[in-house]
Amino acid sequence: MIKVTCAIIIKHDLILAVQRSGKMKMPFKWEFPGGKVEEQEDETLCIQREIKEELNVEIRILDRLSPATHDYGTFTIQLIPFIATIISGELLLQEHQAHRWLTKDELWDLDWAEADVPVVQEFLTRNT
Ligand SMILES: Nc1nc2c([nH]c(=O)n2[C@H]2C[C@H](O)[C@@H](COP(=O)(O)OP(=O)(O)OP(=O)(O)O)O2)c(=O)[nH]1
Repeated sequence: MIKVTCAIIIKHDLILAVQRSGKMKMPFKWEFPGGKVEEQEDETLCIQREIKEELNVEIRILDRLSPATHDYGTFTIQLIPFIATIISGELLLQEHQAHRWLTKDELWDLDWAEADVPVVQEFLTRNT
């Protein structure tokens, strides 16, 4: 199983979502930024590293949601979600093709990667 961290980044009442590019696995799906946990790597250090690499910003972790396991058929991931805010840097997408800052009501408008569906659900349950 592949462990993947992701960050639900909040600015005021808006939530950041990023769209995978046409060249990536699961092209054009929306997800929370993040990536694979390296061997022996601490999960909170992983999410901070991945966000710096993908978005060029530093984050502060505020909270953690329940890990969500999803079987994509050819591989299974455990998605480990954090809630975070940006503390410094200017947002510059390094890998993704688009980003959106969404209200809670708009979250279901996106075509999410399947593993993210329970994460979005839990986030909304806790925040409505
Ligand atoms: N970062 C991130 N990845 C997610 C989410 N939901 C989800 O299914 N994934 C999947 C996509 C990838 O298969 C994997 C994360 O891998 P990655 O971001 O480090 O690398 P990648 O897309 O380049 O994948 P790969 O081609 O190297 O296998 O987890 C999510 O919300 N955030």
